[in-house]
Amino acid sequence: MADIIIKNAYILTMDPDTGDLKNGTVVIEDGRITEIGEKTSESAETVIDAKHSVVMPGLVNTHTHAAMTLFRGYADDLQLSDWLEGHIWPAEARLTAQDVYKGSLLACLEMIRSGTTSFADMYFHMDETAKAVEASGLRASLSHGLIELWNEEKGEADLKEGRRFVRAWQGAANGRIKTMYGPHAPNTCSEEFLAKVREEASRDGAGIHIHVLETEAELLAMKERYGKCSVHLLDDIGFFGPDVLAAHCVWLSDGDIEILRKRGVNVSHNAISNMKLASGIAPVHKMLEKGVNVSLGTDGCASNNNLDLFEEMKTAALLHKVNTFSPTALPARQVLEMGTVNGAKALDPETGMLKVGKKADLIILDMKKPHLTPCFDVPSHLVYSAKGSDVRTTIVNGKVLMDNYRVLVLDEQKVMEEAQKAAAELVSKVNA
Ligand SMILES: C[C@H]1O[C@@H](n2cnc3c(N)ncnc32)[C@H](O)[C@@H]1O
Ligand SMILES: [Zn+2]
Repeated sequence: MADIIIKNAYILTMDPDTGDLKNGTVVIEDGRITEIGEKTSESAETVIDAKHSVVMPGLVNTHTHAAMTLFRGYADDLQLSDWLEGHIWPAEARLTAQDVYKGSLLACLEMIRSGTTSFADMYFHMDETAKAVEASGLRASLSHGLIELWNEEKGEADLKEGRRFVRAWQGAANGRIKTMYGPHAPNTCSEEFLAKVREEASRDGAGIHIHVLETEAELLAMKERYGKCSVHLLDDIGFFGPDVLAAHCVWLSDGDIEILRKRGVNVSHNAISNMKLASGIAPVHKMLEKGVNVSLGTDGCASNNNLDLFEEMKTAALLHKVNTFSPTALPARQVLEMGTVNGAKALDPETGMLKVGKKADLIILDMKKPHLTPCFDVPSHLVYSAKGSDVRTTIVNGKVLMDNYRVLVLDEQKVMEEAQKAAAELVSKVNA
């Protein structure tokens, strides 16, 4: 007997071998997809009738700072350096472990509600984010943020904590948690420190999550300090590989794109954050054309200000159309690939596609809504018309986290109240 059967659904598999099924059935057993087809002879404990619904792989958020939900709307409309150094970092200096737990739990709740099934995070007090992931049932690749700032002592302490975290949580929560090293950026960590992090990550078999060329200020600072940009510096110290996740990558030259392609680096594109902080426009169409693996991230809630990847998909599509003056750039299916398959390639290739043998991370969207009527083309609706709030069911690793808009794994009211209280206390401490 199977665990879950989803029937009568439009199945957007994202599997190029099979294509979509207009009216099909998905069978889930022991956390994996065991059957996809028109019908099944199996029976299951849970049978979900997905009439008027779309089943698709859960969305993958490849760059966020989950606990920053506490700073949602806290310091808007500021220059990035002023925003980060003048507002966010002073507030983060007051963050307690409990705050991070409450903020991360709120993020998990928001992700479950908006159809994100896994995410990559770089932050502090990461044991707490890991506990929130464990409790919420989501999948995540987590890293402790290392901000050395040319201070050897701080670098040592950060690296020690990063290493402890990597080893403590690798493979935890039934394999739903992976760990990475999280050096913040090439303009906040020294060359020697970055090289040391690379070495540690290779030794531990852990990936690396880093911000790269988010701003022109970073590009100029790197040229001044090293006579070359971040991508060339990182390449020269042997930093890059397919286990590296590089967030933003806005200020790239064509040569940089070639390096990222050659090294198999995974890029996380954060369209909304880059637009809100006016960081610039990442050359996503060029990267995709050249074969770089580009996925989508929201960044933290202080620069977005939510975790809805459906918004991110639409924004990315629109941004690159207007940027290239070409409405054919980033068509809907390609954007869906970025939100699912490409993100999965960066975090866990056994997810991101509805295919027999893959882990069962999937979502069901309710298509019987005014803004989704009529429906000529499902991918078009998912990118241009749907919202995270159209997700009615979220399943991760074969477990139902939200069933028909009801979140089963968290006490929603309590999560919101606790986060609200923690945020208010934090801001009053910062202002005192
Ligand atoms: C892990 C660290 O990264 C910071 N952080 C959050 N958003 C951004 C961004 N867009 N660019 C650089 N750093 C950021 C967090 O505030 C934390 O200090
Ligand atoms: Zn970030």
